[in-house]
Amino acid sequence: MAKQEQPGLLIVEIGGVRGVLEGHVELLKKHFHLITMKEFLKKKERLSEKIKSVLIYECRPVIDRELLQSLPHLKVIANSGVGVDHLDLKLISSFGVKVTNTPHAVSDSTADIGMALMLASARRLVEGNFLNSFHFAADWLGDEVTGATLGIIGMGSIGYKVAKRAKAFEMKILYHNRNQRKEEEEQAVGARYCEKMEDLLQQSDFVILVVNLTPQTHKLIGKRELELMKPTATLINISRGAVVDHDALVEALQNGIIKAAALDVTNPEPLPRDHPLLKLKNIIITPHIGTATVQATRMMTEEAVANIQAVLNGLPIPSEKLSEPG
Ligand SMILES: O=C(O)C(=O)CO
Repeated sequence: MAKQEQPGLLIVEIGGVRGVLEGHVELLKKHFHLITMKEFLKKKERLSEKIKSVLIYECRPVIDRELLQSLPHLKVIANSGVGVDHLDLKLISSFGVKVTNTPHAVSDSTADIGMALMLASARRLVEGNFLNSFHFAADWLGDEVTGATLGIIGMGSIGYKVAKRAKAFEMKILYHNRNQRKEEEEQAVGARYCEKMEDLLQQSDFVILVVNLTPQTHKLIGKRELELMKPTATLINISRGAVVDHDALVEALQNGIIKAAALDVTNPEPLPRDHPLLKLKNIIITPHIGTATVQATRMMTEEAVANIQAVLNGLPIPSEKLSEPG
């Protein structure tokens, strides 16, 4: 197929294609004529007819009515990443446009970050980094992850991968899902279902958040929930910052309501420099790097391409995100 005839793919990414990882541009160019947001805005009249798909590349842009109205032939918005909380699914579907994401590509790398945060926090790795001298164990006591109880809130594909890793650490695994009990996963990793999230919070040494951000999970963890946790427990968040009430978390960490927190996500990202969370010692905050591996980013691009091609060719879509009814 001549390049000019390839469907136009609008790349929405901070920095245009320069921000897309090296090697991925070539992969995308094999299938699509790439158009950056900057180019699009300059030659909107001419380009808008050509664009059939949009690829959102590791950023949180607003896809609004105006953009949707300017793309009459748009068929699909492919999100590279699993969370689509930055997209208005109802608005997009009202334009007859499909939304896809990449749940398979991200699950291992994000589960790894969850385990890394748990281990780093439990064994005080960040505090100890570069303190390359002999210290008495008594000054550096941490907690063992092995044998501890892990509470997973959100047993989706990432939550399950966390559970598999936790099993290898001989952890006791509890989980809570709002809608669905996962009996197969329970058996595979020996996890126990807590119908009430409160029970999980009260019993866990580590609580890890792996839910999607929705109106129901916004500030799911607030003052009350933190107060239910053990004073020796650690909260780990690899989902979205807004799932945790940050004011309540500051208070809980300052007053020994919980022992520590380890966050890969905050609200907003980044936090303002003077945010009280950044001043605490019993917290680790990483810059939303759940999917930042060579392998995951490559797979995200491949999964997004497969999704777009399925939509354009009228085939079953590997990972479609439907808007909730109502
Ligand atoms: O996959 C996602 O939703 C992410 O958070 C990517 O970092």
